[in-house]
Amino acid sequence: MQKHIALYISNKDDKNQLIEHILSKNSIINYSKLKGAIFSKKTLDKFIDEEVRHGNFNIVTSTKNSLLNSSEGERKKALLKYLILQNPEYILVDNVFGNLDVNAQKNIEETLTKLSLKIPVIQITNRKKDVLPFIDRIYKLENKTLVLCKETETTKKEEIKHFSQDLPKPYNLIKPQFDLLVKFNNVTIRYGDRTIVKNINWQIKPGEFWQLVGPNGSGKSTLLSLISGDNPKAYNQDITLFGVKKGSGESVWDIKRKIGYFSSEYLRGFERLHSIEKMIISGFFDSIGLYKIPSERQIMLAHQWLKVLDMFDIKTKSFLSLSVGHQRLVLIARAMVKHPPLLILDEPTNGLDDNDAELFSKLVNKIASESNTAILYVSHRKEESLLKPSFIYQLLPEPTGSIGKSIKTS
Ligand SMILES: Nc1ncnc2c1ncn2[C@@H]1O[C@H](COP(=O)(O)OP(=O)(O)OP(=O)(O)O)[C@@H](O)[C@H]1O
Repeated sequence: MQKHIALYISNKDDKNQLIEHILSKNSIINYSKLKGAIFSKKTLDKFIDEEVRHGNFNIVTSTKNSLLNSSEGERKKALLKYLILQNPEYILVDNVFGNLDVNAQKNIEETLTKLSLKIPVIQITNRKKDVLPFIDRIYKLENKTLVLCKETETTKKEEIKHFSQDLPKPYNLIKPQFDLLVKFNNVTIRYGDRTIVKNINWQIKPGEFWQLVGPNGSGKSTLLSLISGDNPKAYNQDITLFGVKKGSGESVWDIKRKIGYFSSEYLRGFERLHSIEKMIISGFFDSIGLYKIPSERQIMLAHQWLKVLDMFDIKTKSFLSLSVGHQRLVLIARAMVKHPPLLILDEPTNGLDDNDAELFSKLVNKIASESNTAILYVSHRKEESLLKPSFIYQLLPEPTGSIGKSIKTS
């Protein structure tokens, strides 16, 4: 009987190095002679790159779409199917459930359970509730070596700090000229002959806390792109953002300035070695680096945010030296320094370990309760106990396009 193992890692561990190590000759697993498959974000990115650079469309999704034009969930499902068809002798799966809706999570769990009867499965995860049911042993990294975890160890929790300082006051208290931040009136979006969302009516008011939910491919990212100004399809629709009707000659930059945007994919843009302090200050200038001289008041506000995050004493440290979880806290502060009317968080806890997801959620809840910034977040994760939105906008897929429904939670 083969052994299936899980590697429970934290955001402080170097995942790429870990994968290299476990697939090497010296690893406890020693599969170096077997033909393996790796189900990971990196593999998916390689296939997307192949499509873009060389026109190789090896993987087709359930909607017969290219990977590039597919939703995250559709991509992951298609990749797993493709890898299994290659008849691997073992499979390594990383962050299996990230970006997947509840049904897709169930399907993938069933597929992997079936597969585990034939070949060994190695799982890498940083969420304890994601450990697959057939896993025989759980290992963790200690001083760069894998050690067996006792049953209770994965449930050990770090003390989560509280953000005790008050949030800084807004930089420029611009009196809003609008009662609604977002107004969708019968919005319908089509790609080719497919209708993605149909007759969407949705309004977001200042200070509200929203979660956008819906199964994979239901159109969540599409709706976000209509708000954040990136989707040209917004121009044929009845959409009003911050009191200005789309297509009435408004400037995209003017809209972007009113939105703080955070996505778990966003970290890719920040490869240069900036200090934590500079990263936060750069939020005033909508630039990734810091190329302008900040005013004293801007520096003071950035310092107040550093104190809220409890990072003031390490402000000169490189941003990249922080753990992924702490980098995300800094990026939220960066998105918030200007106190934008709207903060958008796209899959914000994807890839975070248990402790960091809790820490991150505490900061977001604090922003929701202490500022007049409205928050809109998209997440498949059941972080209900962690994040506390007051409204949910639910997309319900129908053969003729997803319809939407607003739900008040409290
Ligand atoms: N540029 C495009 N061309 C064709 N189809 C597209 C394009 N962009 C998105 N789609 C399709 O629109 C549908 C909705 O995609 P979207 O990314 O908005 O879904 P989502 O709800 O965010 O999904 P997920 O939870 O999986 O990320 C998907 O079926 C996707 O394949």
